[in-house]
Amino acid sequence: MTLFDLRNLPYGVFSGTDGVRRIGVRLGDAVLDLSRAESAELILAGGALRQPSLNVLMSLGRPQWTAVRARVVELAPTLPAVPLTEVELHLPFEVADYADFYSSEHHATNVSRILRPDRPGLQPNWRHLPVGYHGRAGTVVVSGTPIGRPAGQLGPGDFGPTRRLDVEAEVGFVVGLPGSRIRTTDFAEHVFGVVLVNDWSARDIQAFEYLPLGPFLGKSFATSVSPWVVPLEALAGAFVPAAARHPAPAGYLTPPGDGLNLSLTVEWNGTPVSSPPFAQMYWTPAQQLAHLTVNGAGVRTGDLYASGTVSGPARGEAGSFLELTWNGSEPVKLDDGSTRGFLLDGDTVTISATAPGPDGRPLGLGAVSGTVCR
Ligand SMILES: O=C(O)/C=C/C(=O)CC(=O)CC(=O)O
Ligand SMILES: [Ca+2]
Ligand SMILES: [Mg+2]
Repeated sequence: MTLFDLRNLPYGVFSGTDGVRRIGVRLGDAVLDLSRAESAELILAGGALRQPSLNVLMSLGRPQWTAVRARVVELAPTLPAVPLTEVELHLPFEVADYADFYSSEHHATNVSRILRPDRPGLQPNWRHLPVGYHGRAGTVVVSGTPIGRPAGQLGPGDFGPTRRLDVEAEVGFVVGLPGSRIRTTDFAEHVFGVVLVNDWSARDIQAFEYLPLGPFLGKSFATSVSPWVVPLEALAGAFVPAAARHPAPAGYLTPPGDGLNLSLTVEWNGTPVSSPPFAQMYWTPAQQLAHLTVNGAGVRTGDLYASGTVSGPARGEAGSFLELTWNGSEPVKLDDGSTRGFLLDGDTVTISATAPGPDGRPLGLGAVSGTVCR
């Protein structure tokens, strides 16, 4: 059994030698072609599987997602399997809107200590609502896309390529069914599945620009996502009860919904440097979705919201290099003997994750990877 056996079956979009984008699911080290399966009338999904992205399938809603998945499980052993080595993987869904939260207490506390040493600690609103910002949907890219080093104002009179290029290891939630004022109890009706996210961040650009409106050019140049969208059903064994919170959250943020027990790994040029624990996030994905829509703003099919940087209490659990190297002051040593504070051109970062499967044995969320170029 592998991390990608029948318990998992994440959805993606691939192309082979003809260059045509097709929907498939990953099984082991191969992709099963659902587009061909629907053309052969083995699965009936109203044409949703014969699309170049997952959006139509995602718009159908939970009962259809369950029916399609059940049929895929049933057919999987008989479907044609294309080796992953023979396909190119694409952005699996068209990103509608993108929002990014800030829901790790350890990350928020660390960043505050580093960026605001005069008044360190959580902002007064932090335990009352899931703080977030709206990001740039058009610059969300699939894993493997090269990441150009952004330039910008690094300080007064100082323009140039960022000298503090960083990563943020996050978990992303992909909205299928549109809605507004979504209750925490309706999370699974609206969210189709989960991806891994790297919210690349230029810390010097960010530190100079962010007051008073928050992140802008320091984070809008690229956000990478993993190619496989893991359906919520596959993660049934990973949901864990959310811990009690003080003060008690506002009514629309209760019941809190579940946390998710995902174990992330961050590798820097192949050296594992950190293991961020997602189960320790303060705000749950259900609370984030309720907050995102509580003002009446709708979410659409293809909306992506990211958890915020996943950092645990230990240094080796940091989801950003800002924290891991404490703003570059405590460099980490890589396996090739070199040391790093922030990213150098040519560096590759890979974020991967596993979750307990329905039977307790781990299954994979795949990986999101990117290499920095000039
Ligand atoms: O505290 C700040 O000023 C900013 C922090 C971030 O960069 C966080 C951000 O993008 C949200 C997150 O990923 O947790
Ligand atoms: Ca972020
Ligand atoms: Mg970003």
